Amino acid sequence: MDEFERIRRWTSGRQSPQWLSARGVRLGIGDDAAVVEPPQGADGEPVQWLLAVDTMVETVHFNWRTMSEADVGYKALAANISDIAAMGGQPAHALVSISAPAACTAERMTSLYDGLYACAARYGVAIVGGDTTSAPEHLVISVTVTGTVPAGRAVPRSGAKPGDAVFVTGPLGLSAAGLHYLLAAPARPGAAAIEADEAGSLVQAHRRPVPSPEGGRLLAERGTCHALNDVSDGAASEAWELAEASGVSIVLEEARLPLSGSMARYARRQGRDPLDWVLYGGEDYVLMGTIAADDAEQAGAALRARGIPFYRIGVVESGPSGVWLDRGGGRAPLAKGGYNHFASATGESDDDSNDEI
Ligand SMILES: Nc1ncnc2c1ncn2[C@@H]1O[C@H](COP(=O)(O)OP(=O)(O)O)[C@@H](O)[C@H]1O
Ligand SMILES: Cc1ncc(C[n+]2csc(CCOP(=O)(O)OP(=O)(O)O)c2C)c(N)n1
Ligand SMILES: [Mg+2]
Ligand SMILES: [Mg+2]
Ligand SMILES: [Mg+2]
Repeated sequence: MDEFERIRRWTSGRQSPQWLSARGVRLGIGDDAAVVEPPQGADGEPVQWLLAVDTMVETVHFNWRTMSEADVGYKALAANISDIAAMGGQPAHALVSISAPAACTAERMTSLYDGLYACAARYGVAIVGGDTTSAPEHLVISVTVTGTVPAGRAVPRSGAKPGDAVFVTGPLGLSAAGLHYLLAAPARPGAAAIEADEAGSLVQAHRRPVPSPEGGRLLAERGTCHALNDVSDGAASEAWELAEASGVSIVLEEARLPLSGSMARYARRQGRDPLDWVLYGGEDYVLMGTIAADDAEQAGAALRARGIPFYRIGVVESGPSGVWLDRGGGRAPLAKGGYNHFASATGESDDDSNDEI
């Protein structure tokens, strides 16, 4: 099956012309570029575009033991939707770039598209194009998303104010625990099958994250949510990003960090401190942000009313950019940590100011 037959097989008939048209798509998959109408806000309010891209690489973000093809498709789009959520926006369109080695047959990639379109349907995203190439060894999928936000309402990382409450919209560390389980477990045929035992919810969190664009929009609408980020690299890393972008100190209270019972039990059975996965695990795709303290309770109630968790986990203080962990008996600096693609690139200096030209 050649390149063009594959693209047709993966994409044709997945989203109806009416459904696409309702999302402003005038010309979708099949031409040199997609044609979409600039979005209109409710009551003609002006809106702005949000644009983001995220890539997943076989062996770095997944392998065929940790994820099925459909999981890879689902998660690649979900991670992008999470970035739109982290700006307070509504996801709209996606472009999908696939570089596939020969082992990824047309049939296996059809399953990947099943996952992609399942995520697209769940969050109302129109898939309007992409690119397909062969690859020597490993699968790479890169998804570009657009989203919209009422003009001037996007919530940046840089707006945290002293006195704000710090919150997250879901428990942390489940995905990392699920990944640990999957990497530790012996290879099983059909990695898509979700284990029936307690690890099932952890595995599910790893394979099928639940981004929260609705939560992001509810927070952005309030006008009191000053800074927002999504947790891809780990809670500590995201808290550091907020603190540095905003020029503030963030104090996280250990006792308030949301632990899931099954995650904590699994961690302890493995002889690990669940806090490590909570702070440094990553791929949680919940939102972390700061909000005016006097609106935190009401905002939490508004999110919970829509089935979205909301936990206050700390406070913003003035002072040097940094993150502290309060363990009850006083606070200690929290190491930056978390997932970093080039963290092990030793022997290199980021400071190239002395390089000769
Ligand atoms: N190769 C690149 N070229 C330009 N901008 C990039 C590149 N890689 C990352 N960025 C930008 O750097 C910022 C941080 O990226 P990243 O940490 O991957 O964000 P996130 O964790 O939200 O996906 C984002 O604004 C992203 O668009
Ligand atoms: C096989 C495998 N090993 C390790 C991981 C862990 N992991 C890979 S990437 C990542 C962080 C998130 O990915 P990134 O590309 O940094 O997303 P972004 O911050 O750009 O949203 C984590 C925790 C994994 N998911 N699968
Ligand atoms: Mg990124
Ligand atoms: Mg992000
Ligand atoms: Mg990252």
